[in-house]
Amino acid sequence: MPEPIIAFDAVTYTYAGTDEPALHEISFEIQPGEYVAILGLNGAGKTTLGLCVNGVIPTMLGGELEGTVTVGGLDVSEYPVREMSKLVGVVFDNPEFQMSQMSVAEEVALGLENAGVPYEEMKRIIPDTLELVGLAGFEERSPLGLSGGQQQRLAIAAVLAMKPQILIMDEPTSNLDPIGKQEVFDMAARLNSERGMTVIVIEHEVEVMARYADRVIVLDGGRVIMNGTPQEIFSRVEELAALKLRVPEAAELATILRTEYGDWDGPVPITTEPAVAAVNDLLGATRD
Ligand SMILES: Nc1ncnc2c1ncn2[C@@H]1O[C@H](COP(=O)(O)OP(=O)(O)OP(=O)(O)O)[C@@H](O)[C@H]1O
Repeated sequence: MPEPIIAFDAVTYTYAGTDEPALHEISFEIQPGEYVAILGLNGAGKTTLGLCVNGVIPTMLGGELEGTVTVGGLDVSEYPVREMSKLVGVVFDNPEFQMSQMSVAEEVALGLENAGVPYEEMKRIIPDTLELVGLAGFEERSPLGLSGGQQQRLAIAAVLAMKPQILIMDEPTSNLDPIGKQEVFDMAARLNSERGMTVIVIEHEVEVMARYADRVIVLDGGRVIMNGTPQEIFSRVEELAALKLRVPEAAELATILRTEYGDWDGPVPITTEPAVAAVNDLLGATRD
């Protein structure tokens, strides 16, 4: 087993000016190259957890952090966020572009300039990064003229230009139409499978997570209450429903069919293809 790229060890965090911790006794590890989905209701602590990984907590936000968060072997409380941003890129739901008169290339250049990357190197990194997110040739365009999905991919390019090993996406598609959502998730899956990037997605789109994630971590009230493969987690349909969390429709359908028609061999389907196969089996059994 390689060294984990992210390790939370008994982390309890309380925001400055509040009494109740937003995270309680959180421990888990993420291996390099894993694609991890974080699920939970509003206020469960998902964003707070993400901010611990890039060191904004505690370095910028203060508050009280107990336990340790180790990222790439570094204790996040001991390094400035600027340093951590070389390791961890974070993208939020609503990309905000710095200045309306800037071009796509200038948006990507901004972080590189701040990091003191030489101009000659920037000229190479910018087109490479735009290529990576499917925006090759968009250098001179205005970000404001792009579709929602393209804007979000540009925001991702801006963090990828720093060559982080970890990409955190906090509800990256909540403002996108279905095509934009698909573009962003396809791209994240490619970065993960082809480049071996560690991807953490905070997301309510359970169908997508059932398809792409290696692991699902469920937060409730600031605690990790489930941590397993999508198959393990999304099979727990009743428990997730009791927590008011969505489950993939395939798993929901399978649960209803099981109640109506009794059990079948094999695991609960969590994506469409195995659900269709299970329904076919049932229909076959009914016809016989
Ligand atoms: N800057 C802050 N100061 C004080 N409390 C905060 C701050 N940010 C979040 N909290 C509190 O911490 C808890 C966890 O919030 P967090 O935003 O991490 O949850 P979340 O799961 O990301 O929710 P959402 O899905 O709504 O984004 C909530 O009780 C929230 O009110």
